[in-house]
This record gives sequence, C-alpha cells and structure tokens, in this order.
Amino acid sequence: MIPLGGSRALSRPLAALRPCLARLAGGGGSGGGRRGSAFRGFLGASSGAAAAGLSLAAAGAGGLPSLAAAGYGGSGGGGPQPGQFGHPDRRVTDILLVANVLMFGLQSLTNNLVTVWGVKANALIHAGQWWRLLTPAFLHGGLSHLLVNMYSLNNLGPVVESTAGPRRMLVMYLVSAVAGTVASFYGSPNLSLGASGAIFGMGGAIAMHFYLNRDIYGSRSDRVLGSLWQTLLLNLVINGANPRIDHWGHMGGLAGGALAALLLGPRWKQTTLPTARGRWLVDAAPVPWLRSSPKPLDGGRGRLRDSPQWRALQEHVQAIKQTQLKDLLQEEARTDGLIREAGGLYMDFSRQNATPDTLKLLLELAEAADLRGKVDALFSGKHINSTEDRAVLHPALRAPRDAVIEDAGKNVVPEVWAVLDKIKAFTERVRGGEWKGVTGKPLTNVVSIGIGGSALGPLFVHTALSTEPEAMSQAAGRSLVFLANVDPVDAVRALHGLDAERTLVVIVSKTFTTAETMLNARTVRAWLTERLGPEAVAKHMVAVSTNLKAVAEFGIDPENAFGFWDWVGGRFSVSSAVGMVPLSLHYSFPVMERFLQGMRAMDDHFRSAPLHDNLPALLGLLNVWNSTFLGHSTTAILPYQQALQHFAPHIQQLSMESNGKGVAIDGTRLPYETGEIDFGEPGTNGQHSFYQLIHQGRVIPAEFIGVARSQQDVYLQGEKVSSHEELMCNFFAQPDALAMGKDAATLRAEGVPEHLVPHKTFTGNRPSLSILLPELNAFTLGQLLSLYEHRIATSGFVWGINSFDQWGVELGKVLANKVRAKVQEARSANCPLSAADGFCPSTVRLLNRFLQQGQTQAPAPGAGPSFPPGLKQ
Ligand SMILES: O=P(O)(O)OC[C@H]1O[C@H](O)[C@H](O)[C@@H](O)[C@@H]1O
Repeated sequence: MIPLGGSRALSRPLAALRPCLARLAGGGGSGGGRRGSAFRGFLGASSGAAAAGLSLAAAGAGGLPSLAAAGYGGSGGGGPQPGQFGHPDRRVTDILLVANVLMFGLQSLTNNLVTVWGVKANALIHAGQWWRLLTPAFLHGGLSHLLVNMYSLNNLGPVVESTAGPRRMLVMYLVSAVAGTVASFYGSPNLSLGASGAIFGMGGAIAMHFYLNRDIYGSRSDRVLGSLWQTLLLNLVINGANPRIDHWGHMGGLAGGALAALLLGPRWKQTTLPTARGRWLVDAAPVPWLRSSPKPLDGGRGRLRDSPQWRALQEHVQAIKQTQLKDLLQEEARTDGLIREAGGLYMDFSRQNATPDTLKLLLELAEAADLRGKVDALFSGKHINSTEDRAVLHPALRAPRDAVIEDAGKNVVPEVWAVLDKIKAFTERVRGGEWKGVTGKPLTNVVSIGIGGSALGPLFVHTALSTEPEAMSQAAGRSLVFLANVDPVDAVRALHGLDAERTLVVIVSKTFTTAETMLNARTVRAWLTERLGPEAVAKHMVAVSTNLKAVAEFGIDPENAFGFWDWVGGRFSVSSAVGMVPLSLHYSFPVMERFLQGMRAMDDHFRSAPLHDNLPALLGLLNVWNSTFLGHSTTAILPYQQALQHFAPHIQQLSMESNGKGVAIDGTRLPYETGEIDFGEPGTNGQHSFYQLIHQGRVIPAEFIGVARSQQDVYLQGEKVSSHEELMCNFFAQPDALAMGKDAATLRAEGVPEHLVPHKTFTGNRPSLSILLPELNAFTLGQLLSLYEHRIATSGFVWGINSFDQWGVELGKVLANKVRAKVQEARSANCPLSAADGFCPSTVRLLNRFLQQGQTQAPAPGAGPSFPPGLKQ
C-alpha cells in the first residue's frame, strides 16, 4: 500500500475529497486537524509505486516449491507455475489479477472517481464507510504501482492457492487486505491504496503454512522460510525509510495472512485411516470450515509417475532411442557436460544413453521427488525408515568428533566416538601383544563370524586393502578370515589350519539372533573350548552387536563387546564396529580411520554439492533412468582392479536388499519396477566370462571402475606397457567397444566372410559409465563405498520406496524354522514326513529324499561336538 498523493491525475478528485475529509475530521478548510494536515502533506508526494510493491520473485516463483511438487496437492505433482496464467490450479490468483487490472482501468476511465470512492480515508471510515477497509486493496496509484503488485501477486498467489486451495486462498487474501487497511487505519493518518497489504498477507500465509507443516516438508520448510525472511529483510532495507510507503498496511496484511493461515490451515498431520491403507495426511486446521480432505502420504510415488517430470522423461525415451552413442560421443560439448569430478574421483557418464537434456529432466524429476529434502531428512536423523520407525544415520558413524547429529533429540556422535575410542584401545592392545590368549600367546589370527551386512562389507574392504602397501605392512604376520555361511564346509574353510591359541574370534551380528551366525558362533566356541578350555571364551571371543543383552547371554563379557545402534542398517554398517573391529585388528586403527575419513568426504559432498554436480545423486538418477525408463533391469559392476574382487557382492546386497521393493513407502503397490540386478567381476576376468552377453546379448548398463596408480605394479623388461597399464588398456577399450560396436560394412571391408558377418557384428549403443580413482587406498576406498551407499539411497528416494528395511528376507527364515523342527522330529521318530506335516507334496518328497540320503547323526547325549575331519587338527 502506498499513501496517496503526488500523482497529478489524482490531484483533482483528491482535492474534491479534501473538504469532506476535513469536515469529518473536525477541522476547517484545507488544513485543520491532524489528519487534514497529514493528508495535505502527502498531496505533494510521489506515489512511489515501484518501490512499494512486494517482490518475492525468487521465493515465490523459483524458490518456493509448491505442495503439488512435493506430491501433497495440486494436480499432477508439478504444481501451477506462476507464469502459467490461466492454469486451472491458480484460478483465484488469475481472477484477482484481472480484478485489479479492471479496477485500474475503471480508475482511469472515471477520472479517479472510483479511487475517491474506495481509497482508505480514516475520517470516512469513521463516518461509517466500512467498504473502505477492503476497497483500497483493489485500487492503485499508477501503472508502475499496479505492475509491481501484480508481479508479486502472480508469484505468491499460486503458492498459497496450491497449498491451501482456491477458496481458502481467497478468504486469506481478503482477510489480509482488510487487516492491512485496519492496521493502516490505526497506524497512519494518510490516505492509502494498493494490493500490497493483501500480497504481504500471502507471504505471511506461506510462512505460517511452511512453519506449521515443517514436519511434513522437512528441510523444504527451512528453505522457504529462509527465502521469505530474506525477501522481507530486503524489502525493509530498501523501503524501510521510505515515507511514501504504508508500512502499517504491509505489516497488518502480513499479520492478517499469517493469522488466517494459522486458523484456516491446512495443518497436516500424519495418521492412518480406518477406511484406507497406508499413511495419510489429515488437515487438522483449528477452524474446520475450509479444511482439505485427507491425502495419501506417499511422497509423490504414484503421483510422481503422473507428474509432468515423469511424463517428460517418458517422452524423452523416444528421443533417446533415435540416438546412437557412436554419434553422440563425437560431440565435444556433450562429453564435457557429462563428466564430473569430486574429491579426486573422476566420473564420465558420456557413454550413457543420455544427453544433457536427459540430465536436465532427471534433475527435474529429483526436484519433484524432493530428493534434496529426503537427503536432508536422512542426515538430520528423521525416522525415514518408517516401517521400523528408525533413523538412518550411517553418516554419523564417520562424522567428526565435534559434529552434532541427533536421533530423537540426542546427539549420537559422542556415542559413536566412545565406541571408536574403545575399538582403538582394544585393537592396539591385541596388536601390541598386551592382550594375550589363555595360553599367554599373542592373538595374531582373527576369525570374523557374521553374514549379510555383517560380513560382505568388511570382506570387501579386507580384500581391497590386502595389497595396499601401508595396510599390507600393518597386517604383516596377521591373518583375518570371514566365516559367513552356515554350511559346515565354510567353517572348515575358515578354521582349518588355524592355531586356536593365537586366534581371536569376533562375532558380528546386529541382532545377535541370526540363525546362521549364532550356529557358527557356537561351533567356533566349541572348537575353541575343546582346545583351550571354557576360560578361552573370555580371552578369545569378542562381539559386535546392538543387542548387548544377547551377547552377555552367549557368555561374552559386555566389556568385550562393541556396540552400535538400530539407526545403522546392517548393509550400511561397514563403518561401524562391524567393520572397524575386525579390520582395525588386522590393518590397525589409523589405517581404518583414513577409511572413515574417505567416507566422510563423500558424505559431505553428497550432502552439500548441488545435485547437478553431485556424484552419488547423478549415479542414482542414472540408475533410475536405465532401469525404470529404459527398462534395463541389470547393472554390471566391473572394477578393473583385483583388489575390488568383493566389491560387486557387497553392492549386490547394498543395492538389491535396499531397493528390491514392490511397494512404496506408504505400502501402496508401485506402478513401476524398482531396484536392479547387480552382478560383477573384476576385469579382465569378466571379459573372458560373461562379457559375451553384454556385448552381443542383452543390454546391461555397465559401471567400469579403474584406478590410475596400481597398489602393486609389474613392468617386465621388453614389455610395451606395465602390467597395470595392460589391465587399464582394457578398462578404456571395453566401454568404447560397448558404445561404438562394429557394423556389417566394416566387417565386410575387412574381408570377413559373409556367413560370419552377423555373428561378428556388434550393435553398439550399449551404455556404460567410467569411474577413475587416482589410487586405491583406505581413503579412496571409503569414498568409493560412500559413493555407492548414497547412489543407492538416491535411487530409492526417487522411486519413493523405503530403502532401509528388508522384510523380504523374513518369510524364508520363518519357513526354515518350520523345516528345522520337522527334520528333527522325523529323524528322532525315524519316520518319513507326510502331507500332514503341512508341506506341499513337492517339499515332502524332497525332504524325505534328503533324510534318506543324508548321513547326519545327532550326537549322543553328553558326547562332545561331532566335528568333521577338517576341524580335528
Ligand atoms: O547382523 P545380523 O543381525 O546378524 O544380520 C545379518 C543379515 O541378516 C538379515 O537376514 C538381513 O537380510 C541382512 O540385512 C543382515 O545384514
């Protein structure tokens, strides 16, 4: 709002108004009384319209995400865009824009009679002309005044409309308009007019909405509120001292809009409904009059598929299908646009079936799926593992000592470091020979018992560092083996030839109930005690678990146990005591601390780098692109580095257990496939095995991982290149072979016989990406692992699934319990199973055949364990 005056066009009608005002104010002529003089003072002032308008362009148009974009409202997930005049989701805004413009036309046509009739004039309001509390909001003092206000309304109106709905938005707008005039009425004697009080009200309503619903929006709320504060401050700085602006009107409007939003809502609460599946958002606004109906809380999954961003990518698939990598790869600018680097990791995804447009569309999809908000929710300890009501805080495992990361209001970092300090002290005592076995010998062999997440990650890291010079020297004279499978053959493999007197056993199990791990733990305990007596447990067995009670029940002193927390998923637990205890025993704590630092560096990058340059986010988005849009269900992980031999099996669990889901996070069935089938082998071994299929059979996006400097290199006299260079030549050749292919014409030109041409043709156009590390050491290994952890989380966030639970592994376990009971029953009764045992005919036959052919005998009561020959030495 601006005080009225200055405008020459208005001076005549205003002059006509003056005596009337003066009379009502109790003054005489043109100057009596406070209001009369103030009025006179403003007649000479300029309208100042341009300065008075509220410009929230950054926050309103680009910066403010709409609820629709978050999947909570509007149509189709994209939300009305401020520029889209005529869009059905911003009808009220458009009506208000038109109304203001029409009123301005009327002001001009009537030579400002309309202005005189409607302007805020305190004396006339006192005299009973109450319409003047509303009408000033539809009048303007000049064209620039109108334009600035309409620009602001065009930015903010659609945001309020998409979050609150059209009717509520209209009410809020009118309430703000009146609140602005009322404040001006009490605070300022001047005549004033303009829509900016109402528009400030829109800002207040947005701020209140995002403040009240910050649980739902997460960090998005903080961004919106921050943006609004900035705009408001900017406005105060620019216009604060400007006497031609009706600050009372602005502040009144702001407060009116905020109050209206507080009372009218929407105020979303998460809940379940008796009549529907999944979780819902219910509007609990204090004034029920305009409440919204409940909305499914799915973060936009189902609707994400119907969103313009999703549709744009679907349409884009057709465009991409017209392209060939052999052509695309000739484009220098495209190549530049599809290469990124962070922390020394170089990532080239120019061999994806993608263009910079694909990238742009994928980033828009990420925005629509609120990827940034979900990443922030992960790092800030929100319980995003909703089916288990747990935070997902594995980044806290490698956070610096002074970081603050909270779960349920409690900083978890001190606990993390308490355990790390304990690991450091313990592993140094063992490695230094201070902690001895029961026979007084130092413990130089470690057996780590665990399965799944409690084995695969540590095994991968162990192998990766076993040839790295520093780690290798730290591990001199020591051994580390992993025992995962309940297959007794695995126990023999792990224990055969080990000297029990020098062996330390680490039982690693998050739950300490996993059947395989616990049987292996009992087996190894029997193996130890048989050789060293029952007192061996105290000196030769330690545990890593979240279940310290079960650890104590097993017979391990809790002092010798290393805890972690339910906010660490098993497959994300390498950087907890799960990996840190066995690996620090083997490689020393300082080496493993560098591994944690590498992970932290990539965590920081993931959290802070813009998505456009964010390596894990880009990898995750490309997975979604390949798997969901292009329909490639498999990913090949191909490290050209033997030390990464166990990388693919670890990623297999990390990815497939996380993202192999059939329902969205709210339990609704997904309308698209998620997850990917991961497999891989180090190059060049894989080339002589399954590469045939990826070159000429199915299309399988491949991820090549290479290392510039080898951990160990050999360069023989007379060889053209070193052995590592030989390896890396293949790393560079294979992606081009997949992308470029070889056509029939080339083959014929080479003189290939016609009947072999089809067999020797390579179609090409097969996607891959290449990651190049400077070298493979503890730090870069940490970076690589964190890159993949976050890439997998990114895909899951975009797919809208819970990547952090694993209900799919339960059914088989339950059935195995039943089989176990029946096998025992049948063996002790010496009687075959039948249909009455509750199995299908196929299983009955299989089990009976197994019982008949198997030679297992239960040990006699009181007899020792029945160890196979492999465990007898
Ligand atoms: O660490 P534990 O509790 O023994 O669990 C070991 C593994 O078993 C489960 O079945 C899960 O599928 C894995 O995610 C987990 O890592």
